[in-house]
Amino acid sequence: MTQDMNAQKKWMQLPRDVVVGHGVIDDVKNVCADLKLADNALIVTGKSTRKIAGDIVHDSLTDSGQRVEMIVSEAASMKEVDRVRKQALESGVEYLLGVGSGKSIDVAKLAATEIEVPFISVPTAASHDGIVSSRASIKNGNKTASIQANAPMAVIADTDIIAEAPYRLLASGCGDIISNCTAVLDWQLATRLQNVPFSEYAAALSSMTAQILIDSADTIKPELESSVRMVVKALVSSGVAMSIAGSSRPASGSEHMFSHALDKVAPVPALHGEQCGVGTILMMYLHGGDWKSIRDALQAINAPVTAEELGIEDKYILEALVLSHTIRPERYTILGTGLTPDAAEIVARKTKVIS
Ligand SMILES: NC(=O)C1=CN([C@@H]2O[C@H](COP(=O)(O)OP(=O)(O)OC[C@H]3O[C@@H](n4cnc5c(N)ncnc54)[C@H](OP(=O)(O)O)[C@@H]3O)[C@@H](O)[C@H]2O)C=CC1
Ligand SMILES: O=C(CO)COP(=O)(O)O
Ligand SMILES: [Zn+2]
Repeated sequence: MTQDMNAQKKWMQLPRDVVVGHGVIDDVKNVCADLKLADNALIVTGKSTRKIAGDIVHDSLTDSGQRVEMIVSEAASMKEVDRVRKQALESGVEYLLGVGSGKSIDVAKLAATEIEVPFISVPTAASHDGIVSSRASIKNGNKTASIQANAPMAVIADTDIIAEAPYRLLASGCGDIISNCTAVLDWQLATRLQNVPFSEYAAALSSMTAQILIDSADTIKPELESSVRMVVKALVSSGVAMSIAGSSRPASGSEHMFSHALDKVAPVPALHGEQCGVGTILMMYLHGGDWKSIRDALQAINAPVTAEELGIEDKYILEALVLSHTIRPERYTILGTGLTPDAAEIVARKTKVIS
């Protein structure tokens, strides 16, 4: 048996149809026709997003002659995944749609993977790259796990709907993209120190995507469909980078570990991408890189750059920093064996995350 890396099997799962633009919610039925998904759908949607998009997709598919059921899910939990899976099996559904925010998409994505049916992602906000990726973040008890699932067969992102979503969600999506900068540095470091598998293509795509967004930061504005289009395309690119890598390495490093740590310690965490953005400032400082330009880009976008703007007390930022390296011990990053409390305070103060 050869040890040649090129001889190893690589299986990349990517969405087949990605439709982005004004009013494309009306194309859901056309995408289903393209994918030969002709009947028996189950829509997973959220409490607010049902009115914004869930009902539209329901009525449009029903009008085209399909049987369609809808389930409103309020949490991305294993209990909800089980509830959706049970209803899908009882009704013998042919495919699932996640119509809404990150929570609804993750629940539908994992339930579809478990019952081995196709899944279509219809995001109402561009808040993170989970709208495209093959990962689902699901709570089990008080632990959240990032679980490998099937990538969506299609992503349908209506820029009109997403532009109407609270701007905070779009700015959060930008933080998730900008975090690719430190994720790739961490990946390169781990490759040098621990010879972990590395993909030049995935890393280049991920870094380039973040850089394009940083260079265009001052064009990202509320209620502009052109801004939404740019962010959605970047989230798609990040998702593709993860698919090429076969892991979240190109888009998740030490800054994500910091965000996951904040989710554990902060009484009221901020949005995923908001926390990752602040994490990128901190981790870029640790890498000895240009953390100021990361901060400037986030500020231009109007994304949080301080503990206060995240709505999280300084003490939880410091606690999360010290805890971050324990989040995913198998993933080597700049955090190494961890920060001491005094080192954590220095990095947080020098980067002005705390004052
Ligand atoms: N799979 C992955 O790789 C990743 C998954 N995640 C997970 O995703 C979740 C976070 O997702 P995120 O989208 O940031 O936040 P949420 O899913 O928590 O959604 C935030 C809120 O925004 C609302 N909303 C969404 N779209 C609109 C709109 N167009 N107009 C008005 N309100 C809207 C939602 O309504 P409603 O109540 O209807 O949903 C919800 O109340 C977490 O569970 C996190 O763990 C995070 C990163 C990566
Ligand atoms: O959020 C992600 C990438 O942006 C997914 O990363 P995780 O593997 O840390 O859940
Ligand atoms: Zn992320």
